[in-house]
Amino acid sequence: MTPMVAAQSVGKSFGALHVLNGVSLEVARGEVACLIGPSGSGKSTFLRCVNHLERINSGRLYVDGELMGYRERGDKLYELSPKQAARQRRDIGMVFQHFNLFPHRTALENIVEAPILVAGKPRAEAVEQARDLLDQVGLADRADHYPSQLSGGQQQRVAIARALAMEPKLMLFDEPTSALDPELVGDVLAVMRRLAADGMTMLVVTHEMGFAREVADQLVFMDDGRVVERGNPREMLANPQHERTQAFLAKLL
Ligand SMILES: Nc1ncnc2c1ncn2[C@@H]1O[C@H](COP(=O)(O)OP(=O)(O)OP(=O)(O)O)[C@@H](O)[C@H]1O
Repeated sequence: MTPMVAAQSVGKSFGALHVLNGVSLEVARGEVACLIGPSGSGKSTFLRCVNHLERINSGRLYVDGELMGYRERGDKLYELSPKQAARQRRDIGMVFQHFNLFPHRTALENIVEAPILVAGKPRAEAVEQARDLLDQVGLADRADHYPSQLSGGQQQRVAIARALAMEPKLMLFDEPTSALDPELVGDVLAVMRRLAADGMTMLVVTHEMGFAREVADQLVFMDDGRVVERGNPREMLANPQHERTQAFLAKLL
């Protein structure tokens, strides 16, 4: 079956800085993959390439069998129009470290915005769906609260609900709990666990090794813009094969 994400020797530079040096990995449908690695190893950049927020310089990146951002003809690539690229991105939800909610809109209004304006959903339907999503993330009673009235963890759960409102086939999480007070991390991870159990395909950059061990189907260790090692999280954490993975995990655990 076509993998949900297939990266083939993906390269990305910012000027002279080579951030991704040939990243290859696959995430199967329904799989949860956790991406770990030292600061600056290119994890966030890779996620941003997956949904084409960044343009790759070499290699190929497919989501659900579609080349992201380009059309392939023979061995030549032609860039998609902004409208075509936006259409591809609609199927991919992204959750950032800093939740970036609209500050002057309530939780509910944050969630219904894209379904109404981007997907053209009737308002009543979007509101009903948003209430359902708020219920799923444990915030049914916070629909009319503004972001400033919510804790960081609650804001992040609204951000997850907002991404889910577009009915994505893939969810990308970029250190979703790193900006949270420790006591709020568990609630966000619980929502992510439930999503995983429901079969959502997820690519998660995280330092939460407990989550990676228990929830991930695949652990990917990146260093220096490359995938150094990937595999079953329990096996990899217990017995990392590569020296650089060993050194990284020794510092972390
Ligand atoms: N838009 C940009 N322009 C220039 N350099 C960038 C840009 N985005 C990222 N970089 C650089 O790319 C490198 C990799 O950054 P990236 O954020 O992908 O790493 P990371 O592994 O996610 O690190 P962290 O764990 O600290 O978030 C860093 O040196 C960063 O400064």
